[in-house]
Amino acid sequence: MNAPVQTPQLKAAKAAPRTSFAALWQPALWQAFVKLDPRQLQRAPVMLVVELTAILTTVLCFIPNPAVSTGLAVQIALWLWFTVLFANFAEALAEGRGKARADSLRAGGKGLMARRQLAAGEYQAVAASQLRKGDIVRVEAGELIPGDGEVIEGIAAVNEAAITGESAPVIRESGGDRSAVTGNTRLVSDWLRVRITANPGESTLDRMIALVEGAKRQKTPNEVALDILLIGLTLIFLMVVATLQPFARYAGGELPLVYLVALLVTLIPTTIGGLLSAIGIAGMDRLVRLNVIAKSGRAVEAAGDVHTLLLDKTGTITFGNRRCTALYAAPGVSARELGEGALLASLADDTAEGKSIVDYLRGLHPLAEPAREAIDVVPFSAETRLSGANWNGHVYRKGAVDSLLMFLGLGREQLPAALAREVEQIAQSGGTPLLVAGDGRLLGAIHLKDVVKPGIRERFAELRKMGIRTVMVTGDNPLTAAAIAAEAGVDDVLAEATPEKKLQRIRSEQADGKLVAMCGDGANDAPALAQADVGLAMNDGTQAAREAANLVDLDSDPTKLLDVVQVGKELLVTRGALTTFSVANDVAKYFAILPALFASIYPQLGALNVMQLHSPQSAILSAIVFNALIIVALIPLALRGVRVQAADAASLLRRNLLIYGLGGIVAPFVGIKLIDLLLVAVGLV
Ligand SMILES: Nc1ncnc2c1ncn2[C@@H]1O[C@H](COP(=O)(O)OP(=O)(O)OP(=O)(O)O)[C@@H](O)[C@H]1O
Ligand SMILES: [K+]
Ligand SMILES: [Mg+2]
Repeated sequence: MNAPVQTPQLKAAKAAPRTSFAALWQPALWQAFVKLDPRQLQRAPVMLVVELTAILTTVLCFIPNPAVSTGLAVQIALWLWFTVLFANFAEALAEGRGKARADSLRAGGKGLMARRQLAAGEYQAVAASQLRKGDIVRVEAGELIPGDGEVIEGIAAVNEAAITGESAPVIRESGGDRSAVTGNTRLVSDWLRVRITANPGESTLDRMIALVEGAKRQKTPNEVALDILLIGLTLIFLMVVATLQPFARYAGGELPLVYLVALLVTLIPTTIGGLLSAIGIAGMDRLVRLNVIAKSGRAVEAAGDVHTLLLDKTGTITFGNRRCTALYAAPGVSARELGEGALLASLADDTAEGKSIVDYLRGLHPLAEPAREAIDVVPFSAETRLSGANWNGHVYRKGAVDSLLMFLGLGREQLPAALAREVEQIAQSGGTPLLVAGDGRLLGAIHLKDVVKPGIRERFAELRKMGIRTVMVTGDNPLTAAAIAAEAGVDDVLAEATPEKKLQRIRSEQADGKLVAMCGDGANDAPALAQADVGLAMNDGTQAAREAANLVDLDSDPTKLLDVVQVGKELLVTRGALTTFSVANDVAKYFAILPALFASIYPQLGALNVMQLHSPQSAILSAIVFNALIIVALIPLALRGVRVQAADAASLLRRNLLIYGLGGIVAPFVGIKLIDLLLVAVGLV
């Protein structure tokens, strides 16, 4: 994995083009009417209530009532319908942005063919849509990879532009951490044998399509909770409105049913009830434009609330192509002996580290290399931190300092002083020291060098301002870890971490009630990715990691996690801000309209009638018009999201309560008064 840190500009340039409003509004308008179907509307319970009142008011228009002019009743009915249509329009607009992307993705996957391996080792042409988990396919240069899978043989360059928008080819190969391939991407060189890992309908492509098409979206637990709150408020206001009539009758007056129905709609939380779905869809759309696939909306929301961020050192904080730069022989060992030992311990090691050691040694001087087949490989494991080979009766191993000493049955103090000094210097410079052994004898040390990605320090500083702690987890030794941690500016380090230790760290943070995000690519990261509340896997990593995580970054850029946190925060803040605004707004409307409505029944209320609305009729109509228009006014904010600057949750909350709470209280007084003046001026009331 060799993903550069992306600047925001670079990312914006790469992101899928945003469909223009001009192309979106017409289909969205049509969809707004289609969505009037109560079966669709039941997903937004508050709007279903508004639709029912609109139907009721429409019926009332045909029943003569001396207290209400038909003209007024018709206007109220119309504005109630507009209220529902505006909310539907908001949702349709949010969905529309993703639909265009989904269509082009789907078109790309059409008619795709695959060369499936038969039992006998021959190949048979089948439609890609027929491939199932476990099928083996062969892909040649120029062809599209027919499905998600894992490379089991070969090495090739792949152009993933269809999925990621990035046209620079990437290398995919068997073994190691770059073995996963994505369906619908094009092989530009060589050939690959791929084991398919997704059944029809479960691929990355399918997931992206489902994600950008909001309609099939599942509500997150947060959204369900908010829905319940909104239904509760609706019931409360229903009771408030129902009890108004007895008060009116007591004073010998009567409030027409149309007024009561209209009043109810202005009081219930229609603003957030109408925009809730659009906010969620727009949030997911922002994520898709970042080239991140979420398996659930829940992961995105969790990202907005994350407290601790666990980051892998190699490949996440550093570039990850640890290169061998030097070898140091142990006292009494010749350079040649060390070179041979290191070569044999690395020839069949498929990791980036192993390959770089072989490259380095070949560059020094030509060495006799046994055939790979003759070598009995001992693959690297994060558990043992060792790798190597058995060959011709000899045993060669290399690995982390402590692990190799343990393998040799030596204590740390038995490491020769000269070698101990080299090892310490390598680690202090931020490099990874490996020891090499042959036939039970310590041969020397290897210096693996890695480079901290530029700009990462600044990104961690941003996170700190948001109140997020960064923890670097690494299988490396504490000295190397400390050196890199200091350079990158993380808050905490966990060195010599095995997969279990990573998992434990996540569990203990979670036990303290904190949400944890984790980012990784290796098979050894999979358990931790699954345990974390937010697990971001690199698309070019292993299939195991992609399956365990709840988010996949198609650009394989680990620092993308920071953007995901930003999107999550924006989603939560937008929803919170509009909920605050909506509720404040509705409560304020009660005080804005009621005095006007009761002015003729209880003249004493005149003192409260600060707004001096023209008449009860104009008060009720102005309120319902304001109530509908405020949804339209807030559509851009719901779709764009509230901008969140780097700040901790508490100060964000304070700021938003101030803006949206106060704004919500003031807006109806100003808005309703203006509409009242306008309605009177044009003679509609
Ligand atoms: N190919 C290899 N052969 C032998 N030892 C290795 C090899 N690659 C890494 N090591 C050693 O094993 C340690 C753990 O490596 P691993 O890749 O599992 O770390 P990690 O947990 O992924 O974290 P990070 O990648 O940040 O080091 C390394 O620090 C190094 O000492
Ligand atoms: K309302
Ligand atoms: Mg690693």
